[in-house]
Amino acid sequence: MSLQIQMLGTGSAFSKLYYNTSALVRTTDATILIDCGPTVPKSLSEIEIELDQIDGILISHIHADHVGGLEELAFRLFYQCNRKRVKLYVTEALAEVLWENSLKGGLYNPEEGFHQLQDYFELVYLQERVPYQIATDLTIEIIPTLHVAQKLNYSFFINHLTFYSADLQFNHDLLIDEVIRARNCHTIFHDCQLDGPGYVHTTLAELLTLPEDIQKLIYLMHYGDRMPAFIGQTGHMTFIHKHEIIEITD
Ligand SMILES: O=c1ccn([C@@H]2O[C@@H]3COP(=O)(O)O[C@H]3[C@H]2O)c(=O)[nH]1
Ligand SMILES: [Zn+2]
Ligand SMILES: [Zn+2]
Repeated sequence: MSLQIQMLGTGSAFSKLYYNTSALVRTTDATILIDCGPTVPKSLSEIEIELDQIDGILISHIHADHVGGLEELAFRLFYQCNRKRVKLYVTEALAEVLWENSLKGGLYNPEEGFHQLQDYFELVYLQERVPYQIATDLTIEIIPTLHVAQKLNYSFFINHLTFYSADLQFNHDLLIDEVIRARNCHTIFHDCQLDGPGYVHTTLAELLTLPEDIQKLIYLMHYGDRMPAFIGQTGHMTFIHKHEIIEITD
């Protein structure tokens, strides 16, 4: 199986330079969006991807830099793309908070018959820790991870061997025991806060405590605008950049 992961943005929530962290997973017969912050529609336009080319969406959590572009996407699919309802791959619990605590404010319109998330998206419920083949060459498994206490948050295994982190507090055991030892992943896309205490994110300093052979697998994303000052200081890890494409062959 082979696929491409193309970054639509690689910046932190407050980045003014690198767009919100988001990616397109592209296989022979599917184009899946991971997260949809406010900069995603512009980034898609820059690489000439139309919204109706997207077959499905995965959402990690409901912070605005990960879902703030969904309202535009929903309205444009409805009003400009023949009412296309794109598939939204979510847990039932995340679908509930995504609507009630985020999208309902803009999308609720009873006059037009829009009462719920299903009026805009085709909901495909996934269970945590169950791999789902969602296209010919694409299997997705979502796992719960810790970002902000008591806030739903999911990271993703893509075709079993690629780990794509949500915003994530550093979790040494997850990376060593599960991502590497148990699953033998060959590629890791990881949230990275460059300086200061991480609080709800993984810091570069924490990632630098990982063994070299694991660092070599890591692409750093969700970084701040001071990124250029850290070039050469990321050990064996690599900054990934907007619109960069990583070819994954399993
Ligand atoms: O408990 C909290 C909640 C939020 N924040 C900040 O707000 C940002 C929201 O988007 P983000 O999750 O990409 O990054 C978060 C942090 O920068 C924080 O420091 N502590
Ligand atoms: Zn974020
Ligand atoms: Zn977040």
